[in-house]
Amino acid sequence: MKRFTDITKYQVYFEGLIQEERKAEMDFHLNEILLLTGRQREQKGRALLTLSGRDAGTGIGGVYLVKLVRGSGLPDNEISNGDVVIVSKDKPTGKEEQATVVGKTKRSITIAYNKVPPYLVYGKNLRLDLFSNDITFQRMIDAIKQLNQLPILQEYIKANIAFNQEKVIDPNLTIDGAFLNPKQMNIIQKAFASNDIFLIHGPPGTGKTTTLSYLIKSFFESGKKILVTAPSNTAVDNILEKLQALKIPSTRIGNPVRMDEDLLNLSLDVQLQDHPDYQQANGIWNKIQILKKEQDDYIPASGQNRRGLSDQKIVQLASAKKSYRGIQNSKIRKMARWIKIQQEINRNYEEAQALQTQAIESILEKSAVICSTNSTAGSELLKDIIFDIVCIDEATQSTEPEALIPLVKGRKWVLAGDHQQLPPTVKAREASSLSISLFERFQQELPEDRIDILTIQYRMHQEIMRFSNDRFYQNQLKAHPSVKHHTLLDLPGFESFPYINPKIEEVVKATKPIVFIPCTEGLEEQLADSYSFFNQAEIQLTKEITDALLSSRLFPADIGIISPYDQQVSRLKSALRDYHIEIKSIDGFQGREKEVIIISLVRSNQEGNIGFLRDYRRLNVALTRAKRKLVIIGNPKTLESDPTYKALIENISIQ
Ligand SMILES: Nc1ncnc2c1ncn2[C@@H]1O[C@H](COP(=O)(O)OP(=O)(O)OP(=O)(O)O)[C@@H](O)[C@H]1O
Repeated sequence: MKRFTDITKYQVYFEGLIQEERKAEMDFHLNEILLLTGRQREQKGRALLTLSGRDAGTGIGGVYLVKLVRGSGLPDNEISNGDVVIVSKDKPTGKEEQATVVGKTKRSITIAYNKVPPYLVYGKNLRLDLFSNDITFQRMIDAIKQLNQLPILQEYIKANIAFNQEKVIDPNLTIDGAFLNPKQMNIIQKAFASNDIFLIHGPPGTGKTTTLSYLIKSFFESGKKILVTAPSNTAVDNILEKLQALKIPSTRIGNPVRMDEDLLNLSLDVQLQDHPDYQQANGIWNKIQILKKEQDDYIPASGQNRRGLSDQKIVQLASAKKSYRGIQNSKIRKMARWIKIQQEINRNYEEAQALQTQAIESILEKSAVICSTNSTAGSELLKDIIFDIVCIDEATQSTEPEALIPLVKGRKWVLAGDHQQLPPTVKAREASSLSISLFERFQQELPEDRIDILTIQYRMHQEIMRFSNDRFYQNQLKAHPSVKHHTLLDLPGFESFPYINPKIEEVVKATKPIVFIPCTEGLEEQLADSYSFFNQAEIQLTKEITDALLSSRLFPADIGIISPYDQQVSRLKSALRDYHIEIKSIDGFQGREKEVIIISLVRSNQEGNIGFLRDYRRLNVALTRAKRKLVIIGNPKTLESDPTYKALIENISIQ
């Protein structure tokens, strides 16, 4: 980890890494554009097809605006304001002029060009491609700059721990913690008492998110304003669900399309619908639509029509019933009427905008707790809000500059995470040091009184936890008595039925909480246009084990199937199409749990090449999702070339 004594050097260093990552992101999109069809990329939310473009005038700073419309409406997509996009007629080459998204509606997207736009953008049947999710990069750079106003945070980044002071636990602090264990209570007390930073290290299933939510409750009850963030929408929803259960009034900001449906009532968008100012603004928007229709009966005062005449002059000529430079008076009058309506539209537009802003501000001002992803914390909506406390969950999955986006908005900070689980995703090889999170920097540099670890886990049978505990947590983890020996047999209705294949029957038998199933007959395969792998024999085996588990009366919702490879995940999904079982990548399963987890490891080759399975943090996440039974499928001959996998397989077979 690189250390800094000068914050300017820190800023320059991270800005450089962000630029590398930005470049890699563009390469990623270009690669995907080459690999996938337009339709496939549209399904991923990174392209929009069959658009028609038209001139939308100029915008702030003289940029050229183009509005791209699809009458039938745009599909769900991940393109947002501030993103860099390219427009093409067929498949883009990457050499197209880049534009920035400045506005989006259900049917249109408006983009801004710095130069005169290429002529083709005014045509039909256009394709728009996301080229870089630039907004997050810009927010990171802004956050790094804002560090200048936060001397305390600077000192911590420099590991200048002169700020270390004895903390006094508030004797009046009451925590509604009948549910919590003493360690969780103690962590809440310490984090509450901290003047600046506190880190909660939460190994799998130890109640990191639970503890954080009770801490937020204590802050809320003491009248503080709190920003709660996490790197992904799923992780934000995860903590929001807990805050809701604790009846802490919270507002979720972000795109409702990416939120959990059950939590939508907490979103800013839904809360706005009930706000009187917003309703009034909606009435005005409707009026604007009517005015626009009325305008269609007259002649637009466009550059070509007005021939250099000002609005004022056109109105004057109209009332004086005069023609001018060959423009007949009837035409001048129609333009004057058009201008009058336009002026009314503008007045209404401003009024509606002001009411809408007022409504948003009043909701955000009243909300004690605001939740968003790290990136959205940098949005305009929160521009003028300073929070007493910023809490980041899953902080070890955020790059350092990404974590700074929410942190610079607060004056006291709590970060929860586990550096032994998945690190932040970094695309550029040159920016690989971004994969060390700010949590890790603080964990290494801060005095001990700023960090504590949760050690009792409430998820796994003790045998499921054993390997991870030994490898990654120095055997500090303890299984709570309520889960230590729990098995499938304790689940109501479960009965391990005889199964046609005795080997599979042995697997399903509830007595063994963790089993490794060798699958040597299958070979890993790869499609020509993909970097991902799949293994047909493992898919077959997974299906058979799932059938056996279901015939033992386990519910589909109790089973999770995970694999490190996207190709395997999508093939498993189609092989088990009607099973209603959650099938995800390991990365997609971080933070989740199921009674039974089946892992398909896929790799099977003569060379003993295990690719990115070698990232043991990914293995750790995979191994720690199951509560009562973990089934691992893999080719031991390939896997055992790696000492950690070898130890894992041996460890399971002696249990
Ligand atoms: N003190 C407690 N008593 C009983 N159950 C608890 C306690 N604390 C947490 N739990 C339960 O343990 C499970 C895991 O909790 P939580 O999701 O907060 O853990 P986590 O550390 O965030 O997990 P992950 O490894 O997925 O990040 C949940 O079902 C939660 O209700």
